Amino acid sequence: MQVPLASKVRAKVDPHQQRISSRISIGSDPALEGNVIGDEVNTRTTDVVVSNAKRKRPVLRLIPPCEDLSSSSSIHQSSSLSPLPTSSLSESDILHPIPIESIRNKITKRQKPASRSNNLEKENEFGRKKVHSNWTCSKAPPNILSLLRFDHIGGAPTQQALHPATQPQQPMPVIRPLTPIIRLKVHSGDDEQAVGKRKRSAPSVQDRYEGKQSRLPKQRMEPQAKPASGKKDKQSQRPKRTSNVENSREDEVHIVPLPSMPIEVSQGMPSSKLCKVLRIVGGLPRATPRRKEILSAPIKHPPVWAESRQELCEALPYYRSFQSGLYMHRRVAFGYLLEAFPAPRDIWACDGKVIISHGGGQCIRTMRPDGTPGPVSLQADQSHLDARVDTLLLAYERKTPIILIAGKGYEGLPWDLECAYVVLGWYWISSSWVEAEISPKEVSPPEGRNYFHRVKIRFDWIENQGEPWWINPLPQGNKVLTAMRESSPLTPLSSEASSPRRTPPTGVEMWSYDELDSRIPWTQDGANIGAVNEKSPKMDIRTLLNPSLGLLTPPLSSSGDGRASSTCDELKSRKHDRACWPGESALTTQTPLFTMTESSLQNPAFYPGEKCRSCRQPINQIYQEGLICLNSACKAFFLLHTKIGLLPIPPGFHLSYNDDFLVPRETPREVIIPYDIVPPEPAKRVPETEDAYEVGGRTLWRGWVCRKCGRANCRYRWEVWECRNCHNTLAPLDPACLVLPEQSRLSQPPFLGEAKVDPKSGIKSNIKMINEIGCICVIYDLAPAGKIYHLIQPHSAVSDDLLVEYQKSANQGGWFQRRALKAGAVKGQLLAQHFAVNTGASYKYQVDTLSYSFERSPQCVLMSLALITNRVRLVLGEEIGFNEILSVMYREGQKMSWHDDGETGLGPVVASLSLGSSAIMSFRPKSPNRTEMNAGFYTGISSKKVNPNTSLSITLSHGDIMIMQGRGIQIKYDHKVVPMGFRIASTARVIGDR
Ligand SMILES: O=C(O)CCC(=O)C(=O)O
Ligand SMILES: [Fe+2]
Repeated sequence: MQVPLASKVRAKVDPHQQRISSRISIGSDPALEGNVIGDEVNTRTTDVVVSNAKRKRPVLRLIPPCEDLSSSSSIHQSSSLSPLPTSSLSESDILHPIPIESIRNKITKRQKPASRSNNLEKENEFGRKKVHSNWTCSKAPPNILSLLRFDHIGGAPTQQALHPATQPQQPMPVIRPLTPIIRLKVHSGDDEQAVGKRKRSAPSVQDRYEGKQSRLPKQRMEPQAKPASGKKDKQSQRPKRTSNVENSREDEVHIVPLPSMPIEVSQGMPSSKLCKVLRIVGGLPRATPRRKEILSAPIKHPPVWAESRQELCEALPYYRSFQSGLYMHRRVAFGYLLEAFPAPRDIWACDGKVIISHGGGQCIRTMRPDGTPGPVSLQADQSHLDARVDTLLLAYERKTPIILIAGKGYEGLPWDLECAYVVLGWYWISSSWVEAEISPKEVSPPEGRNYFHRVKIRFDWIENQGEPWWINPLPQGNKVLTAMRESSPLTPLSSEASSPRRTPPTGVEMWSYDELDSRIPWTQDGANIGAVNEKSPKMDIRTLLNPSLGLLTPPLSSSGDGRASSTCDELKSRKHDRACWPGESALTTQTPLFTMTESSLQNPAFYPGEKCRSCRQPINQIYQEGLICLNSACKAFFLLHTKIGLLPIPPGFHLSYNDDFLVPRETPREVIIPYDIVPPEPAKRVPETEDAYEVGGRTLWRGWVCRKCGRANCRYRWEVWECRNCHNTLAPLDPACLVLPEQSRLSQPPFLGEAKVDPKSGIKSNIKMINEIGCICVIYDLAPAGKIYHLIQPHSAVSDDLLVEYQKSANQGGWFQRRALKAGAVKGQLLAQHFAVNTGASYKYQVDTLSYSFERSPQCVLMSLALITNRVRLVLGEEIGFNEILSVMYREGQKMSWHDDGETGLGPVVASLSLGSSAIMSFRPKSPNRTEMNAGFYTGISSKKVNPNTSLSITLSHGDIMIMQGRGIQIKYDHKVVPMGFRIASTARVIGDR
């Protein structure tokens, strides 16, 4: 049916669809239910259906007015539908795929005048609307300074820090994967008309992935590349096809059935024969695996590099994620890490000016039997519903610049990385699309298929940074090299739109079938795809192509390996309980959808074009092999458009990127670099340190990028920033800068330590007066594990002295450092959060702390040892011969997470003195499977496997003493300490023979 241009539509809204009704008008026709995505919408009343891919039902239904509504029984059935004002939908919406953004804008504009999309749209100087980067230079630099502070490892910057303009806003709406489908039930003439109109329309959802913007002029909507054959002109002159296909009323998708073969790709059997068949029948070029670019090691230093993940996270405000490959906050992407786990077709191209990677999320990392991390595979479709994918797609839409970091083990990097991480620089996301990725055996894919949707992301170098630092300058006078570079595809295009149409990229060689027969031999291992090997047995191409001749058996190998005995019957008997990768069923069907004869090959039924044969959406040619529809809702999703039809792409089939596609793109003007990749030096810039030194504040444990060598460092020394590479130092602490006791002493000490006891824990408490010092001691009985004593000692001159003495020793330098944890959960060394020094017997539990003998230790340590020993004697009535003291200094925001003190040889009594700010100390029973010692953490990174119930928490204040009595406390319980500000703790133990 042809929809008159000038006509309007009426839309019906289902008022019961409350959930989406605020965003989009909803309509639902029971007659259409479940019959939308990827299926033919078999109703003559539906011309445009916007549907929710997840729910598989239409949500908005536009009805052409030329249709008599009264005659549409399906609509009448939906009597609850209420009309949507037609003014909200324009003519172009009726005739073209309706981009979800535009629908959302229409709806939200009416409801929320200051919506996000409104913010993004501004007039440019030509009066044309365009999308602006949501992150501009004027907004970012002052705020990025705020990001340099952090509360705890992995903590996120505040929203205000990110973007003041977004402060009062509502949460970002999640973009649902609504999929527009146009069902054209027309003959070819109408078809052309409709398609022509659609071309000028706003983009579809798929266009989001394909890099097309709704406000681009017409020419930009056209795909960049020519059809794979490169003979468009000739094709257009060809007579219209006369096959049965043309006579059918509707365009159908023809998936070419191939000779069935015993292919067990998933079990590691070679798929190369199948790949070869595909190449032959599809007239595809030989596989041209991209050779890894080899660059000599860069002469220039990377501007920022690191030896551990922690150094990255503490020194760089734009990468503070210990776990994920994307650092984001509230849907703003800051940094993206390229590491060891690539997805298919991830590449580094054009000297790293183009990097194609993948969306994170929905992945599981398998572990190898030896405990090392194995490959990462998808466990669900990637889509907007995943926060990380959505954030990347938003960055793509908004043209938010993003910093890329490469980690050792990232395969794309063309030189050997001598450190764990390097910051590459600023990139913008120029394209994104969806591909099919086979699901691992152990994971259930969505019903009816065995693949997941994987989002691919293409990053382009932001040009105004100059050349990437890793590209070595060309030797002077080296004309050959220069000439090579000039003709290389590195030459940036002036714009995507002006990209010249090119001849098929190198490597695309169209062979005649006779030639094919002679040129492509079969090899037994399939390793040499396309290579000419005279000794290999050959397969008659006609035999190969025509299943109707009963030639479905694989060629008999000269080595007689028995594969010839695999017959169709055998194949048929193989159970396929679900459809495989897109088009896989066509590989095994015995009823060809399209009969290949010699003449059909000579007069192909399908001419490659710029639009998908099935969904009619424009396709960018990303791969040399030809056009592939990347609309995940389309029947032809991830099928190769070839001259003879749509071919499935089996796993293991090598797709080579089209050279045209890999040409670096010109950076759009709205992409503005908001700050330098080398963060400002902390002490000089952070506002609170401008007038006076911070002492116990957060700034002084931030990381730092050394200006001399570019190393990102953790602040590991108490008194100064020091580069662990070149020993350059920054801003040593003024020794006279101290937190005084009156600053940390609370005017109103918490009553009885504000203890909280879980009534289910069975912990009993009582109070004892320590008459000698006039203090109260609260005793918690954690029978049978042991007891905890909290001696509340609000006014102690010794404690006041100790607070000052500790700081003097620390500021003097050399004592207090953040020490390395023994078992790092992340790449590289992992330091504990707190600064510590150990004295007396060595205490090597969890953190490898340097030990000084009591004779060599600072005076303050001996003073605290004496105080603790005295107080423990008063409380327990016995003299404990403590032989070890661990002194810990916490700056604001630091803490000690769940752990036990179970050092081998540890005596039954552990006692600590608290100085400075109060801290909450909590105890919780260990999980039943974690009663063994040595499994705790000192990092602040919380483990997921722990029992979350706290049995007891007490507030330790300046001067208080806490005693744990009984080995069972360490065996049965974990404890953690969260200070409220600058704090010092001195913990005494008895360490016996190990
Ligand atoms: O900071 C504290 O009070 C105690 C620290 C602690 O638990 C330890 O050193 O093992
Ligand atoms: Fe402890």
